[in-house]
Amino acid sequence: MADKIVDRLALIGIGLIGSSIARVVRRDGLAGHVAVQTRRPETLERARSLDLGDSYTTDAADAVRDADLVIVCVPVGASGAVAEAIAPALKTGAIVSDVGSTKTSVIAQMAPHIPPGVRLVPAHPIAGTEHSGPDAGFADLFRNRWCLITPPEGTDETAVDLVTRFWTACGANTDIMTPDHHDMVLAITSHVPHLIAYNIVGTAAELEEVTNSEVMKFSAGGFRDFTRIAASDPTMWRDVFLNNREAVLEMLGRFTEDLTALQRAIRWGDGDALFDLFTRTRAIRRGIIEYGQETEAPDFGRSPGAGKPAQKPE
Ligand SMILES: NC(=O)C1=CN([C@@H]2O[C@H](COP(=O)(O)OP(=O)(O)OC[C@H]3O[C@@H](n4cnc5c(N)ncnc54)[C@H](O)[C@@H]3O)[C@@H](O)[C@H]2O)C=CC1
Ligand SMILES: O=C(O)C(=O)Cc1ccc(O)cc1
Repeated sequence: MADKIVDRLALIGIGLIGSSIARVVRRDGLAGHVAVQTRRPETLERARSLDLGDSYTTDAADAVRDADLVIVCVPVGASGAVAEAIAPALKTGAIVSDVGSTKTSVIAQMAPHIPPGVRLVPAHPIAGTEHSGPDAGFADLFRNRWCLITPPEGTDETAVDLVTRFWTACGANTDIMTPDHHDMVLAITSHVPHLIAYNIVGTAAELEEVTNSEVMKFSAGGFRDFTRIAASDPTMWRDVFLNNREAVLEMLGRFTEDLTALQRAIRWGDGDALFDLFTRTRAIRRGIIEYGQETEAPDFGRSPGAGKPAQKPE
C-alpha cells in the first residue's frame, strides 16, 4: 500500500477515468475519504454498488465541501459549468485538478471561477480505452502511462508537487508542460488519429451501404484497430475537437499535405518515396515501444532536432 496523499478527495464525474482513479485510490489508500459525484442518480447508484467511494452525491458543491483535492472527470466542454457549480463550496487551500484531453480551453473555462486561495492544477493522464462509464474503469489504467501536468503560469509549486505525487502514486510517470504545448502535442498524437479513425470507419460504412459489399465483414487487422478507436465516446470526442480547434486544424493541414504527397507517389509509381516513409515510420514505432519499456520522459518535440524528419537509412 502506498502512502496517503490527501485526506479528502472529491471526484466530479465517475466514468472511465473517475472510476479508475477511485479504484486505485481505494486499493492503495491514497486518500482518507473519497467523495463521488455524478449527475445521474442511476450512475451514482452504480458507483455505490461498485464501492467506488466513501460518500455519494449528485450535487457537485456537496462533494467538494472540505475536499483537499478535487479532480474534475467530465467531458471537457462541461468543465466551466462544473467549476462554476463547485466554486462557492471550495475550501481555502484546496486544489482543483482535472483529467481533460485538452488543456488551454479547460483552463480558460475553469480559471475565472476558481476563488482566491484555491489552486488550479490541470492534468491529463494519457491512458484510456474506447469504453466509458463507471464499470469501464480499472485500478491499473494509469500504471506506466504518462500523466501530463499543465499548471498555468505562476501556479503555487506546492500544489503542482501534490498533484505530481498523486499521479505518481497512481502508477503514472509525470511530466510538466505548458497548456499550449500539450494541446499541440496531443492534437497530432491523439486527436487527429481519432478523427482519422472516425472518418475511415464512416467512409467504409457508407461504401458498404452503396455497394452492399462486405467491407466490415472481411475487414483486415488495420481497419479493425480503427473501429476500436471509432467506438470511443461521442460526447467526449465532440468536446475534444470543439475545444482544441486551432491545434487540430493546424495538424490536420499538415496531415492533408502529407497525404497528398503520398497520393502523388502512388499515382506516379514512386516506390522509393513510399519505401522511405514506411522505413522511417517503422523506426518511430520501435522508438515508441522503447519509451514504453523505459521510464525516461519522452521528448514531446522540445529538443532542437525534434520535429525534423528522421535521417533516411542508408
Ligand atoms: N476516455 C479516455 O480514454 C480518456 C478520457 N480523458 C478525459 O477524461 C474526461 C472524462 O472522460 P471519461 O471518464 O472517459 O468519460 P465517461 O463518459 O466515462 O464519464 C464522464 C463522466 O462525466 C459526467 N458528465 C458528462 N457530462 C457532464 C456534464 N455536462 N456535466 C457534469 N458531468 C457530466 C458523466 O455523468 C460521467 O460521470 C474527459 O474530459 C476526457 O477528455 C482523459 C484520458 C483518457
Ligand atoms: O483508447 C485509446 O487508444 C486512447 O487513445 C485512449 C485515450 C483517449 C483520450 C485521451 O486523452 C488519452 C487516451
